[in-house]
Amino acid sequence: MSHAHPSHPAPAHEMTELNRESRMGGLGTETDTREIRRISLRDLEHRRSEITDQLWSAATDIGFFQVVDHGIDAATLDHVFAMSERFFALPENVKANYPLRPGTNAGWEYRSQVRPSVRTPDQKESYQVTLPRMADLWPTDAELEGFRATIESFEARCRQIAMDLLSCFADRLGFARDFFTRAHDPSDPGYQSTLRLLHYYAFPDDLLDRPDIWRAGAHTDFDALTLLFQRTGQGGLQVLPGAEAQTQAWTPVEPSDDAITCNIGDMLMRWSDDLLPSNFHRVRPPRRDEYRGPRHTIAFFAQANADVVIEGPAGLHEPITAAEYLRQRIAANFAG
Ligand SMILES: O=C(O)CCC(=O)C(=O)O
Ligand SMILES: [Fe+2]
Repeated sequence: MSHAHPSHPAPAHEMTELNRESRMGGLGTETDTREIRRISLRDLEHRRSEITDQLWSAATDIGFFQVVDHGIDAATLDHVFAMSERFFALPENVKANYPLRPGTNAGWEYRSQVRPSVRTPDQKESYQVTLPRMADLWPTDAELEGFRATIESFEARCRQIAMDLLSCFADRLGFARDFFTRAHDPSDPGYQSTLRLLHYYAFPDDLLDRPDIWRAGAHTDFDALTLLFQRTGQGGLQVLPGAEAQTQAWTPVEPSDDAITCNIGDMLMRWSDDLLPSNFHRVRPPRRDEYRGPRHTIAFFAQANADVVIEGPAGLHEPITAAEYLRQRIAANFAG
């Protein structure tokens, strides 16, 4: 697998991250000893310092946490997930009109994401929305009434929550409170945050018990911060803190309709001089005796605008633009 364009060899830090991923195949065990904390965002403006303490503690501890009382109501989430299901239920020849353009994080793909950790395609299809790159990629209202409006408004809600969380991290890192908000300005043509609808296929008998087949192979996210919406009963996400990678003891993240599961990505890890760790996670296949129907999730990836230079307060890592950083990571993750 090529890691980067041949004329631009990946710099040393990048190779380290890719090497880290390519060592993470395997099975491991499940453990309940780590706690995925649930943090209420209710009344953030008045409880900012208390919430910031809780976020910082959970983020520096295992890099994964859940937020509740985030302000998106159940009816909205039901509607967005219903739209997502309807999109994936469109005929294949319709979805094929809106293909993922390589390297863009925009459009529809199926079974094309090959993680360096497992080297087989994730058993899923996805539709990615990166606002400035969506020309010709929205299904028409005749094909799917209201889809674009629903998804655009949900993207904005997700972005707001992500920016609220990042503003708390900015306080702790010594950046201005609106530092990350400015770095993810959607009115800039270089905006590259992505909303991703995910459909993991119903799991067929013949793929059960195969150690090389995953719904999503082990990886760290390459963004700054990820918000993940899951549905009650559609589990499978497992987390492994990097500092404990040797144990291969993975913690399951219990899905629930009301919580947003959040994790730190590699971009924020760099930006925080490694204070905030990105962590491995993966989506395991169902077991023979478990629910094996389709699994739907939605992820929002906060990824700083293309021209933004990622540079931590202590300058631990070489400065790199967000565009270059993402280019390298995407090149290593998609087949073809
Ligand atoms: O769908 C999930 O539960 C996790 C998805 C994920 O980790 C990703 O798309 O980066
Ligand atoms: Fe992920």
